[in-house]
Amino acid sequence: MLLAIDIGNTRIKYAVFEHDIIVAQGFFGKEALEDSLKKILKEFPEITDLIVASVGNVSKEAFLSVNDSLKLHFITHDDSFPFKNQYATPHTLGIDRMVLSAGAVLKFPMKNRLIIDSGTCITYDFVDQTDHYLGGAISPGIRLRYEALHQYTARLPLLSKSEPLAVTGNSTNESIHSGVVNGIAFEMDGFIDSYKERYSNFIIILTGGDAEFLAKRLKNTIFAHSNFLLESLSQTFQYKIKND
Ligand SMILES: Nc1ncnc2c1ncn2[C@@H]1O[C@H](COP(=O)(O)OP(=O)(O)O)[C@@H](O)[C@H]1O
Ligand SMILES: CC(C)(COP(=O)(O)O)[C@@H](O)C(=O)NCCC(=O)O
Ligand SMILES: [K+]
Repeated sequence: MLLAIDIGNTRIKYAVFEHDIIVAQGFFGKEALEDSLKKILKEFPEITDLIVASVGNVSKEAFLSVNDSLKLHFITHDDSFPFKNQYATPHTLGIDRMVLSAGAVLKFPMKNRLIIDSGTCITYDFVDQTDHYLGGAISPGIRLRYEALHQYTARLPLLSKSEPLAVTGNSTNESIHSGVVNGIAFEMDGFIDSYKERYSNFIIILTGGDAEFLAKRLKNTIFAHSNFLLESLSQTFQYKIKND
């Protein structure tokens, strides 16, 4: 059994895989890492391998004391990935974006792929059908936008995400919800339309903590694939085993 762990900037997500199937999954905060790991490993003593992708401020050392009999695979830029990296600064590319791209290549061979991950930040990644990773974009995620509006102004309240009632918000709260949520939907549709001008065919994978909330607001019909990063970690693990 494999335990896959995705350490983002907001929270830690995990999934336990038996072959390709997720048999358990959940999330926890950074402060609960040690306790949560112990609990998961106790519940699933069949786990032999641990694969970790971290862009949050949790390093490999946090896992070293976990369990001697467990094989730890902490993904780094030096691992082999199933795409040719065209990023001008490959060593600054987020490990999560690399894992998502690897998952997209392995799961959808010979396609152009756009991967959108709406977490703390929204990331856009494009891998073409010849498996060249071209890059993408980074913008603030939903929570970050709500918090920034509150943090950097005197009069804007801190709201939690909510479906805007209209494009034309008729109160401060509705204007904020429209600006944040409609703003992100317009942004995503704008990126997608821009790729449509350049590529006649590509698949879109929408994932991350806000994927389901956003998918239904897009003009383009896209299904949220919420576990895509965790599934990509399992695929990356199998790819590593074959290629190491
Ligand atoms: N239980 C939750 N805790 C925190 N964020 C959540 C939760 N459920 C949904 N979200 C949303 O998910 C987003 C974070 O997504 P996630 O993919 O977990 O981020 P990251 O990978 O950057 O840690 C937040 O913007 C928030 O709106
Ligand atoms: C852009 C990110 C902060 C996204 O992190 P997340 O929203 O998943 O927590 C992360 O991928 C990262 O730190 N990237 C490094 C810069 C880059 O990818 O070019
Ligand atoms: K992200």
